Amino acid sequence: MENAIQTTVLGGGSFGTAMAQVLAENGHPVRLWMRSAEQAEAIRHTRINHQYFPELELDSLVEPTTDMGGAIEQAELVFVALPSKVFRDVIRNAAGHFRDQQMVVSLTKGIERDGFRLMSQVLKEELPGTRVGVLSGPNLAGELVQHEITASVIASEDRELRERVQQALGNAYFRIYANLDVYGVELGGALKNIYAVVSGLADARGMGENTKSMLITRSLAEMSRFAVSMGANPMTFLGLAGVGDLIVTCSSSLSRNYRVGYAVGQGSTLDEAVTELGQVAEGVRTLELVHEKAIELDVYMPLVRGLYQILYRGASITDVVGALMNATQNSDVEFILPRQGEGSAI
Ligand SMILES: NC(=O)c1ccc[n+]([C@@H]2O[C@H](COP(=O)([O-])OP(=O)(O)OC[C@H]3O[C@@H](n4cnc5c(N)ncnc54)[C@H](O)[C@@H]3O)[C@@H](O)[C@H]2O)c1
Ligand SMILES: O=P(O)(O)OC[C@H](O)CO
Repeated sequence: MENAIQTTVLGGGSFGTAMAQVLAENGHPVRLWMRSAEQAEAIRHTRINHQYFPELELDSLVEPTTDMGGAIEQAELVFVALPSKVFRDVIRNAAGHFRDQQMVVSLTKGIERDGFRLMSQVLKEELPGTRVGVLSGPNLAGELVQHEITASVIASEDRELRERVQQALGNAYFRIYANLDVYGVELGGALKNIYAVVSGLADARGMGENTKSMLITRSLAEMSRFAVSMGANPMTFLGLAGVGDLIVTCSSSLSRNYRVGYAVGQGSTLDEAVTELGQVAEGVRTLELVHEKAIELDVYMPLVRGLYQILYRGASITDVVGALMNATQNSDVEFILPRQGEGSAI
């Protein structure tokens, strides 16, 4: 195709495969890098990634590979779809293959344990000289590959990168908006996973529609309040990468975070729920990190605290819900009012 962009996706899991398919359907050659030679070989022969999308025939422009050096060196645009837990190690091992000014976009919605870093910060540290962006929005992989109409946000300080990503990914079912708030877009994507676990848990206990509305609304307030305390722009949380992604992840059983919450709500232990899932649910780890950070910064996060008590301290769901509904702290104001001389708080 004229104007085809050479692309690479690092990570052959659910989202890496879905994004590779979108790029290929748009006419761009994609090298889909994965660590398992067996999996790459199977995909090459069957055109199917059996582990993640047994019903999806991959476009002929998707080339599965285990040759990371070749995949990176030939690409104009590199997307990274790896769990946050392994993100830095994989990128560090591959660093020698990247070139100056190459465009690298994180698709990962998580936080690094050491130093509470987001993935764009990891990319900037490990790959100095490259141009970095993050893509985030209401993008369940299972719906994307079905061409269900949706949108996402590419955030980067680099205008050419934003435009290239819009060209590469945009199509009749996927609209890509640009944003300059890299930190806010990325933080929104990571935080909403926590509330998806809460929502799944509540659904398993038979929550009503009023309850769901309350939960999502208070989740948005809580994550925005945390983001403001971290220096992010609260307006970003009213967009696709904030409330947009929060709504879908809290509402759909296609969300892995929601599914972990649902399983715990039905009586599984956290370990059982995560093992049964067999894919990454970033919210489980993010919860621990945000819980710790909220204490350090003295940010009021009752939902994070309640979920942490249930998942990591063995508290009963009934007791936590009772405590949340009877809490006196801030219970008389919907919005936490800024103190004299401070910026807005939600
Ligand atoms: N699935 C979605 O709908 C979706 C949508 C948007 C963003 N994301 C984000 O994308 C990221 C990846 O999610 P996913 O859905 O692809 O997860 P997944 O669990 O489906 O796949 C993760 C992939 O990473 C691979 N992997 C794990 N450790 C590795 C290592 N050390 N080296 C190389 N490969 C390794 C696994 O083999 C697997 O193929 C997450 O941060 C997630 O939040 C997912
Ligand atoms: O399946 P989850 O819970 O990781 O969510 C997937 C995406 O982040 C939804 O936008």
